[in-house]
Amino acid sequence: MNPLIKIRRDLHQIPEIGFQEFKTQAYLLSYLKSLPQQRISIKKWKTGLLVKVSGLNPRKTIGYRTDIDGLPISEQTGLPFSSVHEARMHACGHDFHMSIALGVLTFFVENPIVDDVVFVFQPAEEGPGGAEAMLESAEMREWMPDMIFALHIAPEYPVGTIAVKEGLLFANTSELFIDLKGKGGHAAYPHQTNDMVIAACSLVNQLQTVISRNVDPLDSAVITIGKITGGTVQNIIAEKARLEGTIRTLSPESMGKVKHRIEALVKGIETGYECEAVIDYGSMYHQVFNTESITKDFINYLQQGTDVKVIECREAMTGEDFGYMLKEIPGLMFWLGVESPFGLHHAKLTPNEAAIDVAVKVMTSYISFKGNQA
Ligand SMILES: CC(=O)N[C@@H](CCC[C@H](N)C(=O)O)C(=O)O
Repeated sequence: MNPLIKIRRDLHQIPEIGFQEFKTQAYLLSYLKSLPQQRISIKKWKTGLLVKVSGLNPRKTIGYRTDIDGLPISEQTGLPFSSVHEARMHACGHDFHMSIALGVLTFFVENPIVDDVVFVFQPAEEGPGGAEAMLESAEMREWMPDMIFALHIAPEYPVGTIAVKEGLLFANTSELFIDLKGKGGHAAYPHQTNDMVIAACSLVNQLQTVISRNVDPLDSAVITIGKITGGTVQNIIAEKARLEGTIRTLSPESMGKVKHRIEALVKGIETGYECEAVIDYGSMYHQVFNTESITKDFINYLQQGTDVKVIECREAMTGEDFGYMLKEIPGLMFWLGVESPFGLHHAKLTPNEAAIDVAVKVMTSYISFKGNQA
């Protein structure tokens, strides 16, 4: 079996959520220890890693980042190498991202280029976010890349396709948690209570009016409530309810406006339903904004020097804390076609493993080009 596919399957079996990636870190370290060590230096950062592959005569440092965490999803693929961790799955392709990173890293250990290449194995991309703190860490500051690259699997594109664009690629995100507290009581005496299930249902519907009535139709935003909890049992009126969701916007300014409207609606719920409401925005990610000159150069390189199909795509409302790295370091992220019938964050996501070699070929070739360029 292709060793990178074996790595992907091993990692697929042990998904761990943000900052719990202990087995993943141990697996990565054990693979790295199996490589010739002359050019490798390794630093741990929380549950992540930074790995430098020293160049022959380094003048600059090229960065390559992969995320390493999984999601709290129960896998339903039926694959023989399904997750062995209950209610955990690599349903966003980070097992692919890591195998590709290890493939690229191994290539440069065996075929060093002039410049240094630093590999960033970053925890907690799905939440609460690892990129911003990792970027600020002394460990990363010491090996700060001059340019940085990353990819994300794209189930909707065929293998052999890369989709990318200059400028905005992924949205600004903010998590959204709203706790409602009213007065519970007997199911038969609603007039003596303030029912938080009713308040929560009303609020979920009102939140969608922020998108349809307050956001410029030519701009774009998303509010998704992915989870509602409330109440205790079928014949007790709920004293408490909690909404958990996420907000996506195409600019930081729109994020401010959307939040302002959410706060006004939540105040209205407090008055209308005589309850208390607390909003917590959880973690926020800065948009992924690809450096224009590097993206042009990358597209040009792919079109002239490789047989991959390059699509210039539109921006997406997905979020990625790699946006924080691109805010400080020039570089880009791109979509890698993996043609799965089920999409990202789905329990049946089954990306095509043939895409791993495509990505390794593209990234080793492009990084060699950049790292040998005068
Ligand atoms: C690529 C991808 O799917 N990223 C996640 C990032 C989640 C950020 C945060 N937990 C949130 O939900 O706002 C995404 O859901 O887009």
